Amino acid sequence: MGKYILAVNAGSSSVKVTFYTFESPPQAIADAQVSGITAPPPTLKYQRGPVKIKEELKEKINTPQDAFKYILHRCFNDPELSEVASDRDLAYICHRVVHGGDYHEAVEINDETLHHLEALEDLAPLHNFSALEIVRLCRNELPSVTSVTYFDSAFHQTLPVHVRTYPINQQVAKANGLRKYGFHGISYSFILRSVAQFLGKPQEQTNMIAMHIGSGASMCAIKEGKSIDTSMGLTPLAGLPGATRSGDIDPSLVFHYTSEAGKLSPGSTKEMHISTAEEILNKQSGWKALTGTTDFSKIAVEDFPSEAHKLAFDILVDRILGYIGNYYLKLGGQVDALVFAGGIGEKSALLRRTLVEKCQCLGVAIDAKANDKGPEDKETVKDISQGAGKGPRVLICQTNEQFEMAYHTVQSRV
Ligand SMILES: Nc1ncnc2c1ncn2[C@@H]1O[C@H](COP(=O)(O)OP(=O)(O)O)[C@@H](O)[C@H]1O
Ligand SMILES: CC(=O)OP(=O)(O)O
Ligand SMILES: [Mg+2]
Repeated sequence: MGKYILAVNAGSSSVKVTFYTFESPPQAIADAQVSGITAPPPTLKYQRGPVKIKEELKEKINTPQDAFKYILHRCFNDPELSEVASDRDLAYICHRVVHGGDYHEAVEINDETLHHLEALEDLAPLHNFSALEIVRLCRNELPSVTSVTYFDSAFHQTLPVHVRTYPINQQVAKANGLRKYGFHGISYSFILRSVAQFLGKPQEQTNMIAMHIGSGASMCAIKEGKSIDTSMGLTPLAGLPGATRSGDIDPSLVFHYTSEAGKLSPGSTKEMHISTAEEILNKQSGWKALTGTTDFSKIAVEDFPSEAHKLAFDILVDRILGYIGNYYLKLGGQVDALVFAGGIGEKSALLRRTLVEKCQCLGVAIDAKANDKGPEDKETVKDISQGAGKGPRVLICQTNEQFEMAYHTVQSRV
């Protein structure tokens, strides 16, 4: 068995891969990301030790599987990364799978578990398909390496029944698995451990409102180390708007959108049966629909380039604020911290400042300089609160889903 762990985070538009040593805690030896799969040209970001490479790729990369194959080939053949030259150097491959249905924890892939996960694809075709394609590819091309899948939904198995139940016919709900699952749980698990450690509290005594704001955005109310509510639902479409997702809308909107909306999407394939409405609300909405860009750094700027950019920003702020109020009450005001994470939460000082100003009545305030500066590269948690107010601390947490999977892989096997 090899000595290294490969952690894979496959999204619809990017694939992030990190190689780790098998030790506690795991150390990253190389990190590669291909993005722009749906908006060519694809770009590669590759980091190995102090070396950082960014380049546009000429290869045809149309799917996350193509991107994964490209990264694997490139890393295995990099003479400067001789530690991992073939499958013989790998002990485990960890895969982030967004929808894990009723799974409470990670599973090792074998014929039976893969079959279970394939059955779930119907519930989340847009989100699980790419990850499972990569799992299948690893089984075929790297058969000696054990694959382990980690689920975004597992962290939220603690949701109280009245939170996870939709008020619809319960027989239909049970038969079809229609309930709130919640996502970004691998990230929330990383955030909980890191913030509890930072605050010097046991996880079971830590309460927070955590925000994972990236291309996909969600929030989570964590009480005594457990998820008690989260903004995504049956699928990652619910809750906050994202780069291409609408977030919450009145479900009736679908029936009024166009007469085509309910039909099978032209983009649906034999494996992926998705309706036009799902495609529109997941892939053609959010700030892309409002502004034309999926890059929030072009939206969250002091002088908004247009009214549409300002509107996209204001909508996100409004929806986040709504959940902060909601979760503050659900946590009975016992909140240790408001935690900003995800690409946008970690990088947009403007979003943090705007939100915290609107939360003054909760006793929160930020230090403008610390907020503008943001965290250093290796600073997992940064406190940007001002003074020792009575309210919750305001923290930035540089979350890392690949690390979280590698960490648990080592913990559960030593
Ligand atoms: N300085 C910044 N200000 C605002 N948004 C930023 C900044 N830097 C990056 N982002 C945004 O972060 C988002 C990506 O976040 P990330 O969590 O990596 O997303 P995902 O994992 O869902 O692909 C992009 O929309 C990107 O534009
Ligand atoms: C669950 C989800 O929305 O994932 P991502 O943010 O990676 O798109
Ligand atoms: Mg993400």
